[in-house]
Amino acid sequence: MARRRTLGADGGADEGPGRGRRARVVLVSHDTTPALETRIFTPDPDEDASTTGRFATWLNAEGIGFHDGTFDPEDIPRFLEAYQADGRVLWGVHDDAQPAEALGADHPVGTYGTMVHPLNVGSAQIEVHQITAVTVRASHRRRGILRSMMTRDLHEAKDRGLPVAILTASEATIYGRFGFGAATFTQSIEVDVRERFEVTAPATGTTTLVAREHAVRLAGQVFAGFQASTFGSVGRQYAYARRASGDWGRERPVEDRAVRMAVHYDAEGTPAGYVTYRFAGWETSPRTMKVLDLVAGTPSAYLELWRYLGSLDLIQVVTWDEARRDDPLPWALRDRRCYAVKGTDDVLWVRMLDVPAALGARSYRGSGSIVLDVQDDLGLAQGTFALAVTDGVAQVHIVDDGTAADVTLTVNALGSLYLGGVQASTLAAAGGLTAGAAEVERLDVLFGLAQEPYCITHF
Ligand SMILES: CC(=O)SCCNC(=O)CCNC(=O)[C@H](O)C(C)(C)COP(=O)(O)OP(=O)(O)OC[C@H]1O[C@@H](n2cnc3c(N)ncnc32)[C@H](O)[C@@H]1OP(=O)(O)O
Repeated sequence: MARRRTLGADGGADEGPGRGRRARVVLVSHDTTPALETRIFTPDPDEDASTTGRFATWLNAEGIGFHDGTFDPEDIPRFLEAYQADGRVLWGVHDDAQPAEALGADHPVGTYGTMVHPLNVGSAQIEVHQITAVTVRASHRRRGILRSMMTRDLHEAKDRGLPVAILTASEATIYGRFGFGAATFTQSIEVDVRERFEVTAPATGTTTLVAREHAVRLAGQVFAGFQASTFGSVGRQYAYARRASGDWGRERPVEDRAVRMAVHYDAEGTPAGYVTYRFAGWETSPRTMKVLDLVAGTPSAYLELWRYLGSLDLIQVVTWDEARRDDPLPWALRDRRCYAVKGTDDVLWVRMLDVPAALGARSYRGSGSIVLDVQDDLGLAQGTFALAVTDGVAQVHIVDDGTAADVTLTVNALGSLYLGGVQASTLAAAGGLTAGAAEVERLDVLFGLAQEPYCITHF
């Protein structure tokens, strides 16, 4: 769940294609206080989609945490279909000892959800454990309900062989204590598209509006190319392409007719990027077009989509919340002062579960060896690990012979370092990593990327 309700960010009933456990799972435990019961389920193929079923009550309980209204009964089957496709595992903490007038014990007082999608770590895409939909009702907060669910879940995810857990955070203060580190970032931009806006690169291919009936398929197809080529990107959920294309609206899974989609076809006629956008309204000044989703599989597709946005008449500024921090756009403009950064956001938070598996899957730059001593209060990633990289390919083994480490770092620092979104030297300056200058420089080289990691999937 992200703090802002971007595409696919959830809270309520967002998003898509999952591959988590599909078996019927009903676990019951009494692990917080005697009055509380944790129930875990994966929606069945024939799950009850009525308002009194466990799925609807879970969904509405999650909505309470994010200040949503109760979901429309007609929408529940569509959300259920999306959650089934995602293979989501849904946790609810139930309190049977509430006053008679309180929302019934069927409505959990705490929610938690997980699913599995691929994370691009360079030469490979690894399946990672995603955590979402974390809520605890105001009446039950700060009694350890979140801590109980998360510590149990992280241990079980590690036991299932998932090397890394990821989430997007509503508040930056919550997840550090559970070993997560901020790992990828985006920036909000505002681009002045009046007369002085001009993309200087030579024009190529064609960019045009597409009909709604093709939009969901094209969004999925273009994103698949982006996912395969973008370090740090996470596979998207079922509902994402629907929301991106306007097939589903922001609040309800019904068509949003205000959303338009333009696709860029490259010189060979292949769809290489798309942008979806919505007009902010005539009363907004300056007149603003808001980009909802922009996915470009190639650098030229990216610039062509901006050339298209700059050609929209009657529009003065285009806004977008998901630009790269190392965005090439200002470097491609005749007047770079058309481009203004309005803010920076963290997107992915990464938590190591299995250090050898996670580090061993990632691509690196060059060659070199280093021994890491990882400090982890939850014990999941605690230990000393030798990383040996040859031409970008790593071998990692646990050190148990007393060999001294070159670097001591917190599990949070390793999570932040993992995708290369921050340099080791920056973490050393901030106190999360301790090493000699030569070792810090070696980490900077090995973990460095030509481009920043980039994730535009919220969950
Ligand atoms: C991945 C996602 O889904 S992000 C979305 C997170 N959810 C929200 O923002 C919805 C609104 N907030 C909530 O529902 C709740 O306040 C939650 C889920 C954030 C916390 O649930 P709780 O059951 O109250 O947390 P719990 O009692 O287990 O606290 C665990 C620790 O986190 C701390 N903590 C909990 N929430 C916060 C917070 N918002 N800010 C800072 N610290 C927090 C507690 O102080 C406690 O610290 P400690 O163990 O070091 O003493």
